[in-house]
Amino acid sequence: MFSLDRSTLTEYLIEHRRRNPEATGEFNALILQVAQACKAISRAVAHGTLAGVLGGQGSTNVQGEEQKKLDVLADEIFLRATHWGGDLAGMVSEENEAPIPLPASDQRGKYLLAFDPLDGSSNIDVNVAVGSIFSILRAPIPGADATEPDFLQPGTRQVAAGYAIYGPSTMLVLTVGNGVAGFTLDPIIGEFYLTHPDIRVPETTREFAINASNARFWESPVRRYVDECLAGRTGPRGADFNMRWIASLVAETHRILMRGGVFLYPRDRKDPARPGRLRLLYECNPVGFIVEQAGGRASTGVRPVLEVQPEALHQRIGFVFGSREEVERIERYHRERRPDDDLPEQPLFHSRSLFRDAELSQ
Ligand SMILES: O=P(O)(O)OC[C@H]1O[C@](O)(COP(=O)(O)O)[C@@H](O)[C@@H]1O
Ligand SMILES: [Mg+2]
Ligand SMILES: [Mg+2]
Repeated sequence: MFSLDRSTLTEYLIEHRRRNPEATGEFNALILQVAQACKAISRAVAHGTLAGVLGGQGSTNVQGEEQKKLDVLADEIFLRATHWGGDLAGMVSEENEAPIPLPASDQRGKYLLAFDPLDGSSNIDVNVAVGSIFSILRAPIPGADATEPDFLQPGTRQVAAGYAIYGPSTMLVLTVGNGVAGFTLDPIIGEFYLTHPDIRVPETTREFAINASNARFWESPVRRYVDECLAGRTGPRGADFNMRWIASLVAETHRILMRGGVFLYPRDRKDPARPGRLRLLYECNPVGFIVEQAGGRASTGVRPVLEVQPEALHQRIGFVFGSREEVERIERYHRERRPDDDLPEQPLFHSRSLFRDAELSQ
């Protein structure tokens, strides 16, 4: 019915290829394989208990996090949908410590895929939106097996990034470096249709998202920003703010793309071994690329997240993104921070400690 009036994802990609006459079609094939994986995961998510896919797997992943059955299934689906196509030189997933070996017999392609097969896992069992996130880079040596250092490229080098959100409807949101487009899945026909051709993040907002249970670990610029929002109309911002926290990065990203807002999972003092909660390669970089392509801003709080040189596959980092004006304000608060604002009584975080020097430069 209505969907036949719209372009499909395949048609959108063919159009993209027309604008790049040197393209071989490998890139389009890879995106369509990823989209196929997202359709399969969407189906599993939608069937929930009926498909026996809810609940814990009884294992932990490389990050020491409890794996849900759907984490493991979604990882397997992503792998099967993409690894045999010959378009990849390597792939990295949240659920696997090292790059995933590609099948021995297959040729190697020119792209690298980094993905979070199921994001927002803590929401699966309570039937709240979850998603998948992916980032595509060029392999430094096309045609050969990629090794870990090959994936450690700043987000500015991404050639494409996207996410699927499994909510009341399933959507695929994609950037190939030319703006952001959103596709809605017709679950009966099994096709993604272009429903949101040019997504733009509104520049201003009165809505913020942060996990306030971490408030006691926040650094002073973040406390300042949140305090000012909470002070409302009579505070320094002169306006009332709304707050949201879904605990699903994909769902928060989607809300911000649709109606504006700002998201913070900042670097904090909860665990010095974990500078931030979210992972750079397959959470912050793809979301950052999408948000910037939609006219928003993505930052560590101090500098553009896409400019950070990754040091490890599963590296975590502070992440702030959304409506440009708010993110710039948070960056300004970081610049205005006085060196002794943050817990001088804790030596590890003192202004002259190694940790603190590293923090100020990031
Ligand atoms: O539980 P917290 O600390 O609020 O963290 C929520 C964050 O963790 C995540 O769920 C991490 O993703 P995974 O589910 O892929 O591990 C993000 O989606 C979300 O923003
Ligand atoms: Mg995640
Ligand atoms: Mg995940």
